[in-house]
Amino acid sequence: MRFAEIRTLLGECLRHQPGRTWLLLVLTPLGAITPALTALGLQWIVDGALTGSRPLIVGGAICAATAGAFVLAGGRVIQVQAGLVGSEVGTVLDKRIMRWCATLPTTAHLEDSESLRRIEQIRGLGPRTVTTGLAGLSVVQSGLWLVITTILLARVHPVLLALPLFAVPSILLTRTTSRRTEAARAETAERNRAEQHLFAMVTEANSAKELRLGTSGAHAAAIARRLREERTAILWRATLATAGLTLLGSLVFVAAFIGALFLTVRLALSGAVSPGALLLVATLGGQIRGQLDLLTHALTHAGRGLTMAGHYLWLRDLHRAGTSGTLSPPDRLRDGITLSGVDFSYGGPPVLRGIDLRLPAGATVALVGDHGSGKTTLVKLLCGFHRPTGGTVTVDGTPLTELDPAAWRDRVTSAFQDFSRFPFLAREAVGVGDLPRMHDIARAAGKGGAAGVFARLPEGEETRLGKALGDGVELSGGQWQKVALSRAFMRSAPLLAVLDEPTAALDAAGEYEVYQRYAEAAQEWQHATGGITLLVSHRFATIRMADLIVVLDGGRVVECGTHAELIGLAGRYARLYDLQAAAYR
Ligand SMILES: Nc1ncnc2c1ncn2[C@@H]1O[C@H](COP(=O)(O)OP(=O)(O)OP(=O)(O)O)[C@@H](O)[C@H]1O
Repeated sequence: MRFAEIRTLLGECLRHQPGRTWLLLVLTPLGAITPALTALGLQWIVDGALTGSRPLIVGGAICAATAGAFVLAGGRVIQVQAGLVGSEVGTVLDKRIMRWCATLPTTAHLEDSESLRRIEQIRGLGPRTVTTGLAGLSVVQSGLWLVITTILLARVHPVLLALPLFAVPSILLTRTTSRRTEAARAETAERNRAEQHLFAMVTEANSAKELRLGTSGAHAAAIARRLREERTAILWRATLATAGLTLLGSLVFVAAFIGALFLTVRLALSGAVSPGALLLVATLGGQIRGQLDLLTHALTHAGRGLTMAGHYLWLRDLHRAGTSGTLSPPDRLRDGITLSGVDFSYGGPPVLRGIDLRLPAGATVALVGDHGSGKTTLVKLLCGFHRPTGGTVTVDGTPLTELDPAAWRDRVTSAFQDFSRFPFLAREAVGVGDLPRMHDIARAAGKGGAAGVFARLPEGEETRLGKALGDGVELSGGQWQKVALSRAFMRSAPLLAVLDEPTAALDAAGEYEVYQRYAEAAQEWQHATGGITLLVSHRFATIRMADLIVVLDGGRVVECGTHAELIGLAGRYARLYDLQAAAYR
């Protein structure tokens, strides 16, 4: 039993929709009485008619009518109220899921397929989580109905007590099929996500050029087709297995029902029971099949809802665990950031191995290395997006894991090579770099180059960018990059400023300008906070300006020093530098 999930869902419903939830808690069990009331009513009417007893006829009619009225009105009320509770409470859950996903201190959950699978199963599905979870009430209803039915049947003959027992195989098999269906869904989730991604790729403007000029469109379509075929085959196999098991369970019960009717007919013929009892057994027995369908359906639904609630709790726990650090970062760096024996892997082979490095307060540090040598990964660890799998990162001696992640992120500014193209108003696309200082974007836009972009927009900084949230103005790659760089200038007193190849889309003059501005900003940060500026670049004209150059190879630090020291070493850095210098000669 998933008590934690049930408690969470019920608790949220009672907290946010108490009236409706209590109504459901009362009405749903009442629904369990109605089928039995109908059967009992019919028995009394028949027996009353045969014996000429008016009270029996009237009592039976009242029972049947009351049950009918409840089925007509109560069922509808339950359905509507459950929908409303699902929608209201589900919206609350959705907001939390979005907030937790956006504020999780690390981004590891977005780069791990198991976590992505879980998130996909609840993303935007809060209402469905609640309504399917509420199907648990229908399980209670059907269970109660089964108890009442058993008692009524036992009154006809004790042997009939066993009739509902023949439903047990069906229920057990349904649980198996429910698990089988869930497993098939889980198995296909990854393929589904990949297919959606390919679909988005083919239909989005960004990738349209490459898709049309090359053969990647056909390739993407072929992969999507293969994924769809594999997904369909897995789901089809699960559906067939489910149908077969369900049929088997039903056959067991149908055989028992025929036996029960045969027994009751014999009892009625011998006068041991009234003819109305035959109607009662026929009605209740006939309903057992339908009620079992409802029960199995409710079990499947509730199981799915509770699985989704389980994912919700997993995300909540992940969020809670991630926010364990509580210390505030220092106002000013005195010593710097130190990495001791840092290892990291994304789940596969190690990507960083035994990194020992000291980034002194106030320094401009350049990370150099071949593609895939681990530069961006190291940056992600310093930003706190991932945690090392071994070793520690300390900030002025305090482990990064002990700092409040949100407070640390507030003191980090970054511009990445894969920067985001936020489809907001132009001023917002810069201002979100530091929301509380949204009013003060002019300085950042000036430094990052966005001011020049804004000047050419039809409505200046009030222009909507991109097409995703409306009919905005599409920018060139370089213009988007200037907006991203300006966003990075929004923080006024960072302890760590990261520039991970953010100038790739700019021309040489543009890049020179940006680094000049960054150099000025780095000087300011150095004086104000002892902040460290970390550059990742392949351009040695930029790298050589750094106070400290760190050369990475295969996830290890192979050289470390100033430009002059590393050239003097005549090692890897010197070779790379010569290669690039020769290309410019
Ligand atoms: N999300 C991820 N999941 C698994 N492996 C990853 C992930 N991101 C990077 N890697 C792997 O980690 C290694 C280091 O990648 P990283 O992006 O840190 O290199 P880099 O030095 O910044 O490269 P580049 O100069 O091309 O940007 C690569 O082998 C890459 O395949």
